[in-house]
Amino acid sequence: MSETSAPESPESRTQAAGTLLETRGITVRFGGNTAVDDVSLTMDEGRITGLIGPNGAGKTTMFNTITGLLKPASGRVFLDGDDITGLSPAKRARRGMARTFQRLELFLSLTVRDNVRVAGDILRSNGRRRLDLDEETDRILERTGLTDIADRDVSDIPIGRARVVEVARALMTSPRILLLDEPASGQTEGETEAFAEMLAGLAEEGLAICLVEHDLPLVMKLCSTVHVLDYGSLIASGTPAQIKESPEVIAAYIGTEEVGQ
Ligand SMILES: Nc1ncnc2c1ncn2[C@@H]1O[C@H](COP(=O)(O)OP(=O)(O)OP(=O)(O)O)[C@@H](O)[C@H]1O
Repeated sequence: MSETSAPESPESRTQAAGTLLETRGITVRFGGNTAVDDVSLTMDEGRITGLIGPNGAGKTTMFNTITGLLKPASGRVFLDGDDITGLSPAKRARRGMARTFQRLELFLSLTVRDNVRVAGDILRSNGRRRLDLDEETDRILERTGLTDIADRDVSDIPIGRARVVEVARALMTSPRILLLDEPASGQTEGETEAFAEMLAGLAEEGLAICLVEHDLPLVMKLCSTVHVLDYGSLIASGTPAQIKESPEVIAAYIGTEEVGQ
């Protein structure tokens, strides 16, 4: 991301204008364990929002609740102002929600291209029946820098690039919000740099991105807002600069030596 950015187009101004996703008072329990405790947070169009916290803080549980894989004990999820708490993951996907998984969920014996192409079915079932899937797949492969390995089996490529394949597959559904669960894990430094540039570009085009990531320098560089979970509770929300200074956040990360970087 460059320091001096070009003037915003009218489109990007309106796209960046507001809250797209909101959670209100989300609580999730597993038996007697409260994994997420009364968490309210927002994610904006055209912005990258970070969701961080030590291991077991509740980040993936929040993702699973937002995407509909888990039902909260209490609380609501809103997309574009609509209460979607009762909707299935498939219906949320049709409304523009896409995600990647911490443990890769790719078809290992299929090529990169076919892994991306399969997601086009969601688009087709979403009223875009005449979409040319081959053309759209090629466009997404190009956009995500995967064209050079498009014909290789996923089992045959490095994990860092397989993570990008997951993002490409999510983009194939033409999402409005993209939730990424530790997408940089396993990437080389060079891969993470290219990845960061791609995410910044996607946000500039209007996409809302939520980033769960243990690579804190990456989070601090990309995100306009960062939410911090600790033992299931939201302990801080703010700009990266505010988060780095927060005594609660520093205390939560003591021993990990990560947050000050
Ligand atoms: N399916 C489950 N059944 C029981 N407990 C669970 C389940 N999933 C998560 N938990 C517990 O909920 C808490 C939050 O876990 P979660 O995976 O959401 O944390 P996280 O912040 O994503 O952690 P990490 O950074 O290690 O991925 C933990 O105490 C975890 O053990």
